[in-house]
Amino acid sequence: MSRTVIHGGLVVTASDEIHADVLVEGGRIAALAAHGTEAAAGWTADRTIDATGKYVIPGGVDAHTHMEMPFGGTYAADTFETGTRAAAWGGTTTIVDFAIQSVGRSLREGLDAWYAKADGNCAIDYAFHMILADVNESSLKEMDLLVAEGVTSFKLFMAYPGVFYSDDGQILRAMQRAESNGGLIMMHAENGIAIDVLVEQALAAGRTDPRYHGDVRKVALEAEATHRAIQLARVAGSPLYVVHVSADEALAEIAAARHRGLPVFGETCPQYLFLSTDNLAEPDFEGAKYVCSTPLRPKEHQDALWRGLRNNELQVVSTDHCPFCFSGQKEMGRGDFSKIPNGMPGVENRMDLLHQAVVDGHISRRRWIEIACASPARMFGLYPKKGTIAPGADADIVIYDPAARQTISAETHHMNVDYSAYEGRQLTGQVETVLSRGEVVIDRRTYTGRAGHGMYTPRATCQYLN
Ligand SMILES: NC(=O)NCCC(=O)O
Ligand SMILES: [Zn+2]
Ligand SMILES: [Zn+2]
Repeated sequence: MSRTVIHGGLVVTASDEIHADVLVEGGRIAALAAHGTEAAAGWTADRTIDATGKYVIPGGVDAHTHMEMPFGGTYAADTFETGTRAAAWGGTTTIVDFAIQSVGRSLREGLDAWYAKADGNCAIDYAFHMILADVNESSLKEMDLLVAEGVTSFKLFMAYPGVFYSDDGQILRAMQRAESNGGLIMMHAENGIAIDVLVEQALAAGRTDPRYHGDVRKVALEAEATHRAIQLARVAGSPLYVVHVSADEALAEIAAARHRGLPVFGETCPQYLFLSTDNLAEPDFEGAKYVCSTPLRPKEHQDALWRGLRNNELQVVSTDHCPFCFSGQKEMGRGDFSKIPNGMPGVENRMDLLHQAVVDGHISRRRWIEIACASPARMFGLYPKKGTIAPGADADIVIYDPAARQTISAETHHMNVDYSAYEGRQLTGQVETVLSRGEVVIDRRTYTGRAGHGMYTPRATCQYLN
């Protein structure tokens, strides 16, 4: 069994910061020992990685990605191969992607299609949530089988009528099923029926630019849907995880529910923390690059989201990585913002942007690791295999240089998309080396991984509930 020692670094987890050496045996972490101790001095290794002056952190867990997702009349531009390689470059070593049920088809068929897309192509480990697009008696029964198989979370949509939308009755039934089988309902909380009315009215009035995407998807309609989802979950007695929270009023609904002791959780994404409606309003159709749902909000919302992350009203930062090229894909919506495919790239940038948030004083170092690694792993039943550095955990480890300087650019990123939402942004901190189950996949900023190294990882149920 090969042995690697990572020495001299500061090991940062969600709970601790310790100057320790880390022994990796095979694909697992075997031991930690304080620098210079007899224990560490006695370790022999095939490979030694010098982490002096660096952080040694768990690999990131991105619990919300859409590789090669069919959406908006096209496909998300990153395949499992390109997207997971880009994730590795950015210090993420596990993704949880969304398998999709087609209307009229079974969950089984959708899930098998996603297993096939990912199999043999991933650079890092991966798991699946299931999108329920057709809640009926048979798909409800199938939910139990999926939970038993390790697909323990289900996304429902209150948005996108005619595509993924579920009505309140379907939502309630799915929540009741989750209450009995231990699954976690993830909710896209926007009132899609009302939004569609506003879209039609905006287009009829000649308001066709990308910025109107943000205009029609009103804060009140995110907050209303969030409130409704919480009440339905309360009636069903099920836990609820609200995805891509962007608005202060929606966050307030989650905070109020948690204050009442309800098992309600929230996720936000870097785009809501670092970008705003100013980006959506960029001229010459450039705003299309920032079209996603829920939409970007006015800057004022960012303060509330940071506060929510600090005080645990929000538990997770995922990317909702769903990239569409500007050329040929986003351009499908010139003259009609409703035809711009919804989604943004970001799987490569999340760990760095959140480290910048540490530098800027929004969150602590340990909270960085908690919201980006430990908490998503716990939320989706992957902890402590993923999300921490501890004996027995998978050796998914990032050597992070907190002093390196970088400028984000599409010229240098590894995502298969022709623009960066963060073009020109200067950051302090950069991923240096990445291990995935003990194998070095990024070696001092050279890719050494391979498609097919990444393994499918079945999941337990949400670990915040037991
Ligand atoms: N978020 C987004 O705009 N696209 C991906 C699908 C979703 O998460 O709703
Ligand atoms: Zn969504
Ligand atoms: Zn999404």
